[in-house]
Amino acid sequence: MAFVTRQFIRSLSSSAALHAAIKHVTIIGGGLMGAGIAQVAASTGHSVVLVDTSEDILKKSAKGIESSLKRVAKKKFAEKPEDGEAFIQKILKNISTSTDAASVVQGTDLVVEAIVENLKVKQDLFGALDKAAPEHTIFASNTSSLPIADIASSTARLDRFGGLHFFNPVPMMKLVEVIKAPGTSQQTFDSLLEFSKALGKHPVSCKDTPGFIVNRLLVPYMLEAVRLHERGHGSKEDIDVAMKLGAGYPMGPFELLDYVGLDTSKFIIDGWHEKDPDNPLFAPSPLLNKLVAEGKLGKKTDVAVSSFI
Ligand SMILES: C[C@H](O)CC(=O)SCCNC(=O)CCNC(=O)[C@H](O)C(C)(C)COP(=O)(O)OP(=O)(O)OC[C@H]1O[C@@H](n2cnc3c(N)ncnc32)[C@H](O)[C@@H]1OP(=O)(O)O
Ligand SMILES: NC(=O)c1ccc[n+]([C@@H]2O[C@H](COP(=O)([O-])OP(=O)(O)OC[C@H]3O[C@@H](n4cnc5c(N)ncnc54)[C@H](O)[C@@H]3O)[C@@H](O)[C@H]2O)c1
Repeated sequence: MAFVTRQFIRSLSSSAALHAAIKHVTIIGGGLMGAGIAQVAASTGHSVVLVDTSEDILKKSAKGIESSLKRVAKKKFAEKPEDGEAFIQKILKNISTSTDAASVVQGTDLVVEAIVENLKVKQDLFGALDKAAPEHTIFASNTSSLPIADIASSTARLDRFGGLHFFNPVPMMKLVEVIKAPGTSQQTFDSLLEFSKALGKHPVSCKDTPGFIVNRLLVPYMLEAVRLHERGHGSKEDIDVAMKLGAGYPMGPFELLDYVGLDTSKFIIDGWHEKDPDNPLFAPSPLLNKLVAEGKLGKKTDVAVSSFI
């Protein structure tokens, strides 16, 4: 009994130590998702470095974080707006930026990657970071659709590699899918669960299967809405209204496609179609392809040229 208690206490203190270990986080990619993850990590007291390919992009990310924080502060300090600015500045102090991922990962506990949804680009990034990061550093990808095991295969730290799939907009969406690939150790998986909770999120455990839970259901639904419209069976506006008022969704499928980004949605469906060409749920959409080819990516490019809304 004493042995069991000692073991129990040891396991509690070791998981507390693991949780305490994730203090410094490097987020690679300062786009829609990376900026949101950086904001939430900084808001929960983590020290964050946000990395992207240029200073201009990082400036845009910082502006996006600040305006999102203003929205949070407006609500949080509705009674005392003068405290809102101090709240924002305190959080912004936890974030620094860099264009040199290899140098900043040298002092980090966790790398969260949120770059373009492309296997080769993600593998190249992690392959390079694996050489620069310390032994204890955990790597996680925010991929929407790629197998974590395939991304991790470019590194020699399969046991310290997992998935952390956040949802857009990150400051508002409570869910994080924590993905355990075949090589992910239990210790790494537990650390990622703990980290998600430390961000104030609700984690769910996922296997390394296409789209995990949410996207496996959501992406075919959004694409089916586009196909329904392509068949002439409903206007975009009516389909959006129908799903909002008839199914209680906060956004209709076209609005949501714009919100997620048409390029990201296309990457997801094309990748699945390539692997499973006979599955009608993964069939590419001519309309989506055309809009992406025209550079109309939805909200991230410009709401005024927003493709679906
Ligand atoms: C594809 C990927 O792999 C996976 C994915 O991410 S799939 C996409 C998942 N996301 C969704 O399904 C999102 C669905 N939409 C929603 O839940 C809601 O529409 C929403 C939370 C985005 C916005 O809420 P809603 O009430 O509809 O609209 P809105 O009036 O704009 O926002 C209400 C308040 O929420 C807060 N808010 C919304 N977005 C915010 C943000 N980015 N940052 C901070 N606060 C925000 C603000 O307080 C805002 O009030 P404000 O306008 O006065 O600042
Ligand atoms: N958009 C969504 O709703 C959503 C939700 C969950 C997960 N995801 C996933 O998150 C990832 C990012 O998606 P996003 O919507 O934020 O994309 P985004 O296009 O808004 O941002 C990607 C950012 O990564 C940067 N980048 C590209 N290559 C880089 C590199 N080698 N090093 C550093 N930075 C680099 C780009 O400059 C860009 O700023 C994708 O894997 C996507 O599938 C997206």
